[in-house]
Amino acid sequence: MSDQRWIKICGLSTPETVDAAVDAGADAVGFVFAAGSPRTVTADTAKQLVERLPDGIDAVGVFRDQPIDEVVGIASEVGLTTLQLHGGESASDFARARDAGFFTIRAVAAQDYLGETPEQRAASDHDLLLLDAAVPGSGHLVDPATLTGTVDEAWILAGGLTPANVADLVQRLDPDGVDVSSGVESSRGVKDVARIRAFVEAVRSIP
Ligand SMILES: O=C(O)c1ccccc1N[C@@H]1O[C@H](COP(=O)(O)O)[C@@H](O)[C@H]1O
Repeated sequence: MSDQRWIKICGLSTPETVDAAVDAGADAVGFVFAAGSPRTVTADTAKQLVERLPDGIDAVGVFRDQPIDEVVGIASEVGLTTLQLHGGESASDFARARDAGFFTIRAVAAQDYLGETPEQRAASDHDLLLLDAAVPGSGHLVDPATLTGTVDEAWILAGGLTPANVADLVQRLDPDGVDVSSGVESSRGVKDVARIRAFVEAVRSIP
């Protein structure tokens, strides 16, 4: 991760929106493989989109409760660099993903994370933590008051971020990065190029 805050635009499914995210200055783009999302893409589609990415842009796959061997297989086929795991993945699942050469993000609802003991937190063998609302991809905001001063590892803020609220939340919570999906859409599951640009600009304008 660079000195700048890491920005991920998630739930992309078209060449135009991938290009817009990269051109705007995002560090990472996300492709949803979790079932039941309006943003789910096939491995074939994601592979074509990953092939457009310049060097240095993280290609993140978003998975939830899929067998880790299946996740690693899809990730290898598509050319992903990073696995964002949203389910009840175990420490050994994270270790398997890391051993296969992937950077790993443990995505967890903030309210669940706050209820964990230090031992439970330490048991997970991830590279980066992502704190999200209770329902990922829902556009719901995490209550910022619950997060103030509670995270002592590198972490990403997600859940309900928009071009209008991201600068204020980042300044209050000081995460190492941000992740957005619903907040850069014109309707559920449909990304909006102008909103993608506005989101990246809002983060980059933070002193
Ligand atoms: O985007 C989805 O549909 C999704 C489905 C299953 C797991 C994670 C999903 N997205 C993640 O949700 C947050 C952002 O949500 P939002 O900005 O509130 O819409 C982010 O971590 C996405 O990667």
